[in-house]
Amino acid sequence: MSNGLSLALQDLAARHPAARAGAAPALQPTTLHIGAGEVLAVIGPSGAGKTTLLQALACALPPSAGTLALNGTDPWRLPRRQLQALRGQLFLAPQVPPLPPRQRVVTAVLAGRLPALSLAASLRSLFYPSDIPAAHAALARFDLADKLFERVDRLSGGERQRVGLARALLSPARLWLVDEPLSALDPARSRQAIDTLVHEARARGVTLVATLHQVDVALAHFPRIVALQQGALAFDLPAAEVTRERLLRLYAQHEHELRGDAPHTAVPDIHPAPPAPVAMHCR
Ligand SMILES: Nc1ncnc2c1ncn2[C@@H]1O[C@H](COP(=O)(O)OP(=O)(O)OP(=O)(O)O)[C@@H](O)[C@H]1O
Repeated sequence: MSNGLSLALQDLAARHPAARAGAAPALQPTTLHIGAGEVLAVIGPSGAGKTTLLQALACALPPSAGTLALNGTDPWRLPRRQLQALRGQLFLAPQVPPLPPRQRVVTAVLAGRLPALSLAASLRSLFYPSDIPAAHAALARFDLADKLFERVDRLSGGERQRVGLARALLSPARLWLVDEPLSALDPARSRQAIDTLVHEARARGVTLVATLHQVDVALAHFPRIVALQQGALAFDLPAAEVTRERLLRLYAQHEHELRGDAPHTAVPDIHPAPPAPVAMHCR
């Protein structure tokens, strides 16, 4: 049996508290089921609602309509303390990890464990890193072992991003929600980071949902692809069924994102477009 959390969205919509009054919800009513231990990528052009979906799954943004269930339980109906306990089972890696500037990398990585520690142990670990070998091993998976005792504010953006991901390996969470983990990484580091996340999620039976701008990486590493467009579900398919035509429709008017004009975005082979070799199954 998987250790991961299952997710069920039923007509779930979400809007940001600061959104303009009368604006459409950033996430339109969406129905989606994600099994315990499933590994999937969320793609779609900029502004499509990928981060909003992740925030809704992380119980950071309450539904404006519809329902969310984590392992069959609606988190928003739980008493506050139980909601906090549930959040301890989730690991949300934002695009830019909020790492305190003067902190050492070892402390930042071990902070991934905090939800599993008592308050006293948490405070102790901030001053006396308790399991340096574990932090070293996690960093090594992201090729950062030599930065163990470096200060976080002396790292490059890409190194910081990888420190944020290394935290997941220390975390007790059963659901990893990773928002655009590759935005500051070069192609080789991107592949390594995704390989590590997917491999570790599978080995632990953790559910992994990652938003990705790099469509080629998503298709190569994730068995299931959920695509969003203008806040709504565009398709939800096995990676092998995501054709060029679907991608071109998804990224219509945003072709530069698909072609990789954005920094660090690899170029999926979509132009010129020969007939797709892959079978299409419409839903
Ligand atoms: N904090 C916020 N307050 C108000 N509106 C927001 C906020 N964050 C996002 N939005 C709006 O919600 C919509 C979806 O944004 P979201 O960040 O989820 O898209 P995305 O697909 O993750 O984009 P990107 O790929 O650029 O990160 C956009 O129209 C955006 O302007």
